Amino acid sequence: MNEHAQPAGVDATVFALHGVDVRLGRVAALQGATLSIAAGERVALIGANGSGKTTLLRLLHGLVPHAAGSFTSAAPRRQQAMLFQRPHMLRASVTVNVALALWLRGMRWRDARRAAIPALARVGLEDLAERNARALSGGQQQRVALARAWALHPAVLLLDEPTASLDPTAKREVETLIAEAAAGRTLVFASHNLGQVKRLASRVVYLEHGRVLADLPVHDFFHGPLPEEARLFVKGELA
Ligand SMILES: Nc1ncnc2c1ncn2[C@@H]1O[C@H](COP(=O)(O)OP(=O)(O)OP(=O)(O)O)[C@@H](O)[C@H]1O
Repeated sequence: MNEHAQPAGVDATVFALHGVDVRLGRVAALQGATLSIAAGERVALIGANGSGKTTLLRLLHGLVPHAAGSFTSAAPRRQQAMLFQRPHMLRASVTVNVALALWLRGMRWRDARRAAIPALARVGLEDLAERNARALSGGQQQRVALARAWALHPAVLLLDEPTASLDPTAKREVETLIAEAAAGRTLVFASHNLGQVKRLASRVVYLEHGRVLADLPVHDFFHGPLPEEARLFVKGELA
């Protein structure tokens, strides 16, 4: 049993949303969103630009409040790691960038630096440990971000289009690392890449104008009947 597994009979729900609205200024970024995510699921969020994917991830991470409905999380932010399309790197060495995340969670600096090394090795970056993180390529920076997430041993990984700005080779490499990092964890990720969704997800949530229009196991989403809007979206993305 992994460190986050639930004993039998215990409710393994990590996130539960019921009728949730999120407003960003005048925009209804999420409207009446209802879904629940169980421990160990790999959920892909898909939908057109502006459909609410990032907002949903930010809600799960505790970065935006909800204006209506109910939202409960069994994984506080310190049990989560979130990755963005373009990772934030400090003007410091790769090791320091990873160690800082651990130090911010309360680890002593010397221990944090030590713990950064195996995390960098997991993403194949041990040779670049002393390089300035800002001088790395996009794919390398995303690997540093994954090492940073890995080092935190999060129960939940939240990824916002983590490979969107990468070339095809880096995309596949980072995707492989994501699959490894997600093992035994709960994964929620936004993606415009339907191939990636098929490879990584166990379930697909389709959003349109802040509403959940489809929420299906990955096989059913790609092979079963869909609401018309979702069907047209998938057809358009694959065209
Ligand atoms: N800071 C903000 N202030 C006001 N409105 C915002 C803000 N951020 C996002 N929005 C709006 O909220 C809605 C949902 O945006 P969100 O970023 O969640 O969509 P998304 O599905 O992640 O889009 P994309 O695929 O382009 O990343 C959009 O209409 C967007 O314009």
